[in-house]
Amino acid sequence: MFDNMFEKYVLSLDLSTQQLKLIVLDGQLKQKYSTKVEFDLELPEFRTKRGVIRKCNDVVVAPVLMWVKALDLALDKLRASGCDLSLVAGICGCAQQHGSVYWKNNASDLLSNLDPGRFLHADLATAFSLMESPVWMDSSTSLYCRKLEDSFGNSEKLAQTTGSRAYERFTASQIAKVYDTKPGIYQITERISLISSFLASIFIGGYASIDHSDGSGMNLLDIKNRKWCGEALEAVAPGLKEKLGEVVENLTVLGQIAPYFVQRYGFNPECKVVSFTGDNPASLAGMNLGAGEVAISLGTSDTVFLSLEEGTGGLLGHVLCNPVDSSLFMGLICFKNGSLTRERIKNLCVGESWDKFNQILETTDVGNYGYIGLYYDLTEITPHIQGEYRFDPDGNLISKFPAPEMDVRACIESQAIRLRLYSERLGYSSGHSSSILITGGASSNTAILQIISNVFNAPVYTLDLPDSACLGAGYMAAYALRQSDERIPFYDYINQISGRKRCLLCTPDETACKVYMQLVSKYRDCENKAFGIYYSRLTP
Ligand SMILES: Nc1ncnc2c1ncn2[C@@H]1O[C@H](COP(=O)(O)OP(=O)(O)O)[C@@H](O)[C@H]1O
Ligand SMILES: O=C(CO)[C@@H](O)[C@H](O)COP(=O)(O)O
Repeated sequence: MFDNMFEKYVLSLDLSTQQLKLIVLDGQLKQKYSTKVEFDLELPEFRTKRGVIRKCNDVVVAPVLMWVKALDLALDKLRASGCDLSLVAGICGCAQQHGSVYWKNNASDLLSNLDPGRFLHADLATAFSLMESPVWMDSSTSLYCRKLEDSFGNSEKLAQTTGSRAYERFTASQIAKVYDTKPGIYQITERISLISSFLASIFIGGYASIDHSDGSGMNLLDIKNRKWCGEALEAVAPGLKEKLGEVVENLTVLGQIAPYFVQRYGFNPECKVVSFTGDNPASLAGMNLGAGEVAISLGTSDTVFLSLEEGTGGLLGHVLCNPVDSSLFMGLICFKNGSLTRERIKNLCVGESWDKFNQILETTDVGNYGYIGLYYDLTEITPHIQGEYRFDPDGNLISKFPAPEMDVRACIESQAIRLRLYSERLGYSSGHSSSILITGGASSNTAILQIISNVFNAPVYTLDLPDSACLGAGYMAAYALRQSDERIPFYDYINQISGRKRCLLCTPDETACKVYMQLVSKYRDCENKAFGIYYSRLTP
């Protein structure tokens, strides 16, 4: 047991798409403090919309200095809330996956000489060779995906090695695009971080290594030997290995916190920084998924993930290195059109109120009279198409539904069915032991969760604490700093200390389940039709 943990805290961070969240957990891993910085509202000078800047041709970026400034703000808020940061024994964090940060030559000197009399954003204003980082919502790199797959012979071989076929949002193709279109930037870049390791770098005052789990979401890491794949590195850009640095095992203590934080915020100089990771791996760490269970994150992205015994990448979804057990893997599939699409349909049909949105869900018929709607505001990851597609009960494409509010139910039902369809392809099977652990901003909406429960024919639970990603990062810090000698498994250790509880939110309605059983195959047909329509419109 981490016996002196009971006087000490851990600090965890989640740098997600729309905000930076910080929580402080006590020795029993109970939340003592929390704060957050919402990028659009609190840092309007960066002019982001939901934390990103969308440009033409599927380019989506985020200002790296916005993230730095958010950290300045969040730490000041945390200190102002009365948190004694000298009690923080360890720090771990997570961040939106796949995005990349480009440190300019000699930025390591800036990192190691941060001035406690100045804001981080002032000290690091000239640290970056690329001021707008590509993020996971970008899908402008299809050309580089094809090149990467061709270098392996085909997409299957790339998937078998790196856990995924080439994906537009994955870091390999993003770096390849920078090297190809901005060679001067690549030339003056001495380090390339993921967003998670970029955040860790600031806390250690030097370049932090990329961890195995977030690193396996890049198309660059061999997920079996957990080393950079030379073939992939060479296919992307010259000298890339030097710019990435070595990878590090998850749950590794990277070092002590930089003096900047001791002098400016009163952190304990003995405070340890533990390797950061991706938000979805951290979420998995935050939830102790049992056999037959699947986690769903309803955040900016809708993401399904589960723990896997075997790790063989395929053409659908992703296999990542497991963040808390190096003998296991993690299956994941992500949908870009999640919360922001739900918000758009809400605003279009009922305005700002989620209550009105939910009222429609609760007063309209299960199955929407057989009408199906597919809403791909952004070019979707799977399937790789964009646009809106509505189908009547006979599967014919129509331009609108008989009643506009039918879009509300159609959006939620199609998103829920998509989650189930693809979860099953990841290895989930709905049966008597199946259940869903839900997280993410939309997990507070029980009207949406009831539809998910009915589509999956499974109960929906949540953790007794919000923000599973932030929570998981805190658990990772506590585990990495445990004083116990025995190799106690991660979840046993966490359960021992925290006595975590789950809250049952919804149970499936038998009648509704039967309706959705009929709709799953119909949804699949409509998705295939939408795919055909999209590409027929592309060809002259
Ligand atoms: N009551 C609600 N019903 C549905 N969605 C909600 C509700 N409250 C918040 N959300 C959604 O949660 C999203 C933010 O989720 P969150 O997981 O915090 O985002 P991220 O981690 O991707 O930055 C918002 O875009 C919002 O649409
Ligand atoms: O691309 C993925 C996972 O592959 C996304 O899940 C990002 O990691 C963003 O996460 P959220 O901001 O939606 O939590």
